[in-house]
Amino acid sequence: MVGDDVEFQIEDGDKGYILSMLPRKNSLVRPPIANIDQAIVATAAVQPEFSSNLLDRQLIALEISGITPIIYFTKTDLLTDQQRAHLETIAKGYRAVPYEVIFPEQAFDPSSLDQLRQLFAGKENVIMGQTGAGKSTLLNHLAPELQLKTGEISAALNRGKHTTRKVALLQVNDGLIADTPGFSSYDTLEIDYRELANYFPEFKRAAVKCRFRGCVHVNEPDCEVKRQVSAGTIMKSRYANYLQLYTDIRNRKPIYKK
Ligand SMILES: Nc1nc2c(ncn2[C@@H]2O[C@H](COP(=O)(O)OP(=O)(O)OP(=O)(O)O)[C@@H](O)[C@H]2O)c(=O)[nH]1
Ligand SMILES: [Zn+2]
Repeated sequence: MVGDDVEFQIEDGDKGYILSMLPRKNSLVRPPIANIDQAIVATAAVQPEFSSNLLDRQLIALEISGITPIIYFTKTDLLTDQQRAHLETIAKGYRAVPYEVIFPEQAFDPSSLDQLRQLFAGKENVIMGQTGAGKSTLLNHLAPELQLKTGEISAALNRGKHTTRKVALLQVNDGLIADTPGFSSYDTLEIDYRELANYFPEFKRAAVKCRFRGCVHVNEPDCEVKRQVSAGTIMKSRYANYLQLYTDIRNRKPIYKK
């Protein structure tokens, strides 16, 4: 995988043999990459339309792998005032989780780009997100020398055209960053439904006050997570996405091994 560390014996110039692969710290399936510290989740505000479900699924996949997410909203320049106010409330909710959220006043304004540069210096980073979210465009603004190819959004489908076809690790300032192909759907998570809440940091924090140990925050009485959803300190959309994923994972057909 891109990002793997190996023992390599040089024979001739840059040619040689891979002798062994060193153990992986972590890896992701989508995008396929290993040994990552941090992920920039490129999240389109519009075109394609913002999906809290897709964002939460990506965040859970990162939490499972122990990778720190940074949520970066793209295309904020295309928002109406009303849409902007709505998404800024959402951004505030994610900051309370807490996640690092960058919501540019103007697309690619210097302060948002600087904030991102500072966050990823000295680390191995990946940029991930839906096709057409603007991953390559953002990287081109961070490091214009990259000159990555970007694609128009298809007007009929209102989504990108998979301009980036493979994962590539690039040197940007003091950090490494992988540009990755976008996706149009996201797989089911390979975890037990009873563990799901552990990958919602704000649920995990609240859970110590639930009456029952092992509370999954669905039907139990005296559940602190449900209390905080009612009080508005946990986002309703996160809880709704949790319930949907919980049901999906729970109802998934078990794989019988012979
Ligand atoms: N208005 C506006 N357009 C943007 C912004 N970011 C990207 N775009 C446009 O969105 C389209 C898709 O951008 P890309 O950078 O190719 O998207 P990608 O996420 O790399 O796409 P894939 O390679 O298919 O995964 C291009 O036409 C960009 O010019 C933005 O912040 N504002
Ligand atoms: Zn609970």
